[in-house]
Amino acid sequence: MTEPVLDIAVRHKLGDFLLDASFRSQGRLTALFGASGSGKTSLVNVIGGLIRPQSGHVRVEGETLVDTARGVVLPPHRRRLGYVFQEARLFPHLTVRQNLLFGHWFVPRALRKPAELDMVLDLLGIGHLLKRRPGALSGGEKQRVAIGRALLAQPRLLLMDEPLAALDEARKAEILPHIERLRDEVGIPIVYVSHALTEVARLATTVVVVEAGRVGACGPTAEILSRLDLASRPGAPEASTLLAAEVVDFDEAFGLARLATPAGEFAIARGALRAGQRLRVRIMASDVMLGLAPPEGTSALNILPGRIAEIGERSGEGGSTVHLRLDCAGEALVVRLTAKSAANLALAVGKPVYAIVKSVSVETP
Ligand SMILES: Nc1ncnc2c1ncn2[C@@H]1O[C@H](COP(=O)(O)OP(=O)(O)OP(=O)(O)O)[C@@H](O)[C@H]1O
Repeated sequence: MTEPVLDIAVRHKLGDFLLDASFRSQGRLTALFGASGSGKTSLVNVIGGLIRPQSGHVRVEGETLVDTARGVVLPPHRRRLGYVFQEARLFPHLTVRQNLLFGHWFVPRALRKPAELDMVLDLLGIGHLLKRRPGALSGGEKQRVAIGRALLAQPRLLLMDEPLAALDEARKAEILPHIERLRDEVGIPIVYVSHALTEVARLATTVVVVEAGRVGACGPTAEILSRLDLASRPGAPEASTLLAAEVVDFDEAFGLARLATPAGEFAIARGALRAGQRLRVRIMASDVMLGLAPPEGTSALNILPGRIAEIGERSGEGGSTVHLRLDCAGEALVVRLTAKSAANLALAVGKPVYAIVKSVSVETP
């Protein structure tokens, strides 16, 4: 059996706060998701070595960084970890090239790979910035240089703590494809802290939900986002369906792309998509309507036949809402309705229904 990418079980008291977290992740990008103060940064600090846990272990791809039972606690500089924080923290007096190579100097000479710099420049699209100093870079460019610097230290794991939180939407959009390439093309696993669900939905392969110092749930992203039992818990992600999609064609006249997904086809109003492109789409549970028959004479373009697979507990104020999971062509689609609507339609497990999704509600995170 292959070792998990991350194997963590730690207990540590910080004042009144108890971090008591354990999870294993097989993911290339493991997102730590949770409310402010839930313990995400504390967990990153335990992995990074800034917090020495009172008990527990931290293993990365089978390598032990911490095992208190065996008296093993590697100091931070021996852990070979790369860090990217909310602010880029570049050296202002050094050029981009010097900032990038700063990390490289700490790699033992025998392990340095000469082609690494070219790979990093290409991956992050920063080759044209080498001579500039950080003062002449945009926030997004600074952050890409910070990622490059961390990568050039050839870490065994990259820790990214809210790396996009300080950027505006345009800069975030510019940097996200680079993080996707990093996830898919470089063999370095990533721990990514975020409380932004769109980032998690787009980037994560595994999600760890952190709740008051504990791990509330851990699993593949689509599974965690669609779990009905999590949907009503405070601090847990709002229920949504995440689907792998491929663009079939693009209707120029109406600016509509047709997407094939395992749950069925969707038309979405999104420019700049080209046939063959692969992407993730997300549909919030509250953006889906249900009908007992295929509706006629509506504006909705996306109507998917399915069956009720699971009905969750009632939640919301006074138990006014209910989450349901449909089976659409073998794929799960989560829906949030008022309890009254569910009762009016006499919804029960196994009942055939039609899910209606407005094109403008299909998100491409
Ligand atoms: N040194 C400390 N002494 C006492 N309490 C601490 C200490 N460090 C952190 N805490 C508490 O531990 C809890 C978790 O903090 P942490 O920064 O890990 O949360 P977080 O999920 O990263 O939050 P945010 O998203 O706001 O950054 C908080 O309640 C915080 O006040």
